[in-house]
Amino acid sequence: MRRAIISGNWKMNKTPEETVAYINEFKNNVKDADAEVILCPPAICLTEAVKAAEGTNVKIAAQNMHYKESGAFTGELSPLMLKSVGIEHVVIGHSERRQYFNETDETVNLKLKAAFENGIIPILCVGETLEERESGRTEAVLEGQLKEDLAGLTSENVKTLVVAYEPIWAIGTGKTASAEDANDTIKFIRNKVAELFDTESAEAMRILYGGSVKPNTIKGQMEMSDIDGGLVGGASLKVEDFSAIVNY
Ligand SMILES: O=C[C@H](O)COP(=O)(O)O
Repeated sequence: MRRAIISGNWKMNKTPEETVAYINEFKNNVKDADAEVILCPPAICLTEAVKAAEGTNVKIAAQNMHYKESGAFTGELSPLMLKSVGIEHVVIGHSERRQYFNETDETVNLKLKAAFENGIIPILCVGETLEERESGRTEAVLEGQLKEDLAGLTSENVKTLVVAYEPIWAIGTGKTASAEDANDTIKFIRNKVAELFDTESAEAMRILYGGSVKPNTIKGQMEMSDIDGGLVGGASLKVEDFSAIVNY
């Protein structure tokens, strides 16, 4: 039985002060949640966030990291740096990073390997654009991403990996894939990973849905057989909304 994960990705929102105020209220609302609860604040808030969440069931994740341990990479953070402040999860390959910051399947693959080498659990984002969907290429696009992103990982890696299926056309648009459609695509992802690795690992891997998840959509999504949780953007910015999602 896979344990659900509800993760909030704040993207480029909230200061360290706002982060601490949020966590101080949020931690009490979600203390009895069945799901694993993860918050992904901006990098500058991570240290304060880890401190504010200490001793609670709220885990703090980074939104990105570099694949090298150190070096001349201005503006970047390394896996070692994240580890040193108590980070256990990192989002890798979010579509906004692929679209605006030249993230490629090759760099995603290097980052996944670096995360596992450093004992950080990656949350790998995959998904298709509207144009790819409308031209019937969703499965081909996902298959290509999975093959390249997961190349060289081990079955043990895959068991702990978290994948977030985020159709790009559903991110921040208020359009969600229907729960049934998202579930079918997530099943496709699981089957593909079983082909690339093995069934046992694919069955253990958690696959989340992301794209305009709201308090009124989460229940239907979580009733699906293969949706193991949500990666929530906009609706994770308000304590009340995200608490309702976590406590679906
Ligand atoms: O990482 C989160 C996703 O991009 C979803 O964002 P959204 O819930 O605002 O659509």
